[in-house]
Amino acid sequence: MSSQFQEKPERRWSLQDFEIGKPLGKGKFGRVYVAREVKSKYVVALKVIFKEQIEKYRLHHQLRREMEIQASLRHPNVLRLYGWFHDAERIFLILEYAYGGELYGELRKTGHLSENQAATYIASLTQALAYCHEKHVIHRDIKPENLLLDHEGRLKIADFGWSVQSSSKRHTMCGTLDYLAPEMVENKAHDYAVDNWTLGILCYEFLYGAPPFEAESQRDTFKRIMKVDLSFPSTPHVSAEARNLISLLLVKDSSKRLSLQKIMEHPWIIENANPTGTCKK
Ligand SMILES: Nc1ncnc2c1ncn2[C@@H]1O[C@H](COP(=O)(O)OP(=O)(O)OP(=O)(O)O)[C@@H](O)[C@H]1O
Repeated sequence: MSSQFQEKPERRWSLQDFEIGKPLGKGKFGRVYVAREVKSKYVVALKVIFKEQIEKYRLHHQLRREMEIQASLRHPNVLRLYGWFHDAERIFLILEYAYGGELYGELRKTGHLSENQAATYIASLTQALAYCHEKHVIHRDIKPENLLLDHEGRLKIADFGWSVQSSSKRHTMCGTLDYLAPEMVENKAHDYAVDNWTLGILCYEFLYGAPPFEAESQRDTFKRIMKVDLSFPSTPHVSAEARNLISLLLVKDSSKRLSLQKIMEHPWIIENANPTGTCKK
């Protein structure tokens, strides 16, 4: 039995190569199942997308882009896309299996994470984003639902639906409001620094259990983002170092946000993040 998925670029996969197991979840465009490649016995997640849905919403270009970007990335904190194949009705994505499921589930279960857990996830995300940025990929849709955990609790960025591969500034309005940087809310040109802002939002949400600019309406969230209306509740208790890192990331002027390298050098990360990236509760 091989411990690695047998990748052959010339290989054409088909449904016969896999034994399908239990469903893992349901997305907007299809379902995800745990599956095992027959020859190697390697366990993967098989994402099934109905062509009809993709055609209805004219998303084939976006899906193709998502698949090509994700397949080209190799990082321990980026979910691997090993390959894809299709039949008459469906497209199948062969994905790395994230046994631990969504980080979102973890957050909702416990309310908020410990400083060690939060710092470990932020460090993993920072390293994955540094790698993506080097490859000219801006994710733009990083939120807890798009973060999965493997069997050792290692964070994996999934879902490159809104990512963009470009070294130039971008103008599209996209993403979820709570995680959006001011320059994106305003629909201004934006660059890699949008992901640094999102790291600040996530760090806050990991530690306090809710994103910092949450409001009753989208309009109010919008206003709070634009004002950088940031406050730190007295409970749960969060260390001054963690609050300092959040304040250095949630900065309106994107050029003044802490760089990814400086995040890794921040005392809170140095003191709290597990260098192996694994996280057991
Ligand atoms: N590689 C994976 N390993 C383990 N579980 C997965 C994996 N991919 C997806 N899942 C689970 O299946 C669920 C559905 O995934 P899917 O990506 O289709 O949904 P989604 O995140 O809502 O995406 P979309 O918005 O593109 O429909 C996820 O919420 C997750 O719990």
